Amino acid sequence: MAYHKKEGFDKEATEGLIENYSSILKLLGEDPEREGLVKTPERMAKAMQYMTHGYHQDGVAILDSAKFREDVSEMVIVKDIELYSMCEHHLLPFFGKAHIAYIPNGYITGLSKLARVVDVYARRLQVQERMTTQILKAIKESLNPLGAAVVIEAKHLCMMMRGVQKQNSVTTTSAFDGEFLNNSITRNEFLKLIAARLS
Ligand SMILES: Nc1nc2c(ncn2[C@@H]2O[C@H](COP(=O)(O)OP(=O)(O)OP(=O)(O)O)[C@@H](O)[C@H]2O)c(=O)[nH]1
Ligand SMILES: [Zn+2]
Repeated sequence: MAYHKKEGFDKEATEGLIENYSSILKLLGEDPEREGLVKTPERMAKAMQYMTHGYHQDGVAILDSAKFREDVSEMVIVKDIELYSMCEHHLLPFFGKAHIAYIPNGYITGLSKLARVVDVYARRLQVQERMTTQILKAIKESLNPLGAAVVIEAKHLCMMMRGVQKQNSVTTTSAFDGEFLNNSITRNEFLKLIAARLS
C-alpha cells in the first residue's frame, strides 16, 4: 500500500483514499464537487501516502548501502537535519531539526544516509520520542558504533493551531547509547557542538 519512490502511488490505496476523503469533505460541510475541491481528494490521497512513505523504507538497509570500513574513532556529527513528520494523535504536522552523532567502531556511513534515516522514521505517523529512539536503533544496528546520539527539537502544530494553542513551545527529545550514555564528557561535547552556531 501507498507510495514507493520507484513505483509511485499504489492504485488501490489511492482509489480507496479518494473515496474516503470525498466523504470527509462532505462530513465537514463542503461540496467535493465544487471546482476548487474536485481534485482535492486525489491530492490528499497522494499527499498522505507521500507523507507516510517511510513505512516502506528500511533505515538499517539505507545506512548499510554506504557503509565503509574506516579506522577512525572520532565523533561524527550531522546537525540541523530538517524533518517533517505527523503526530499519530491528530495527523497534524510536527517539524524541526534532528542532530545525530556516532563514534565509529571500524565503519563509517555516508553522511547523507544519516539524513535519509531521519526521513525514513519521520515519514510515518509518529510520536517524537519513538522517532528519536528508532533513528538511534537503526544507527546502532548498522554501524555497531562505540556510541550514538540523537537529539530532536520540534514544534507540533497540534499544540499550535488547536488544543492548548501555544505558539512558541519546542519539544526536545534525546536518545543516547554507548559512550554518549556512559561518559558525560562525550555527551556534553556533543551537546555543546550541536548548540554552537557556525560563524
Ligand atoms: N508524547 C508525545 N505527545 C504528543 C506528540 N504529539 C502530540 N502529542 C500529544 O498527544 C496528546 C494527546 O492527548 P489527548 O488528550 O488524547 O488528545 P487531545 O484531547 O486532542 O489533547 P489536547 O492536545 O491537549 O487538546 C496531546 O497532549 C498532544 O500534545 C508526541 O510526539 N509525543
Ligand atoms: Zn497531535
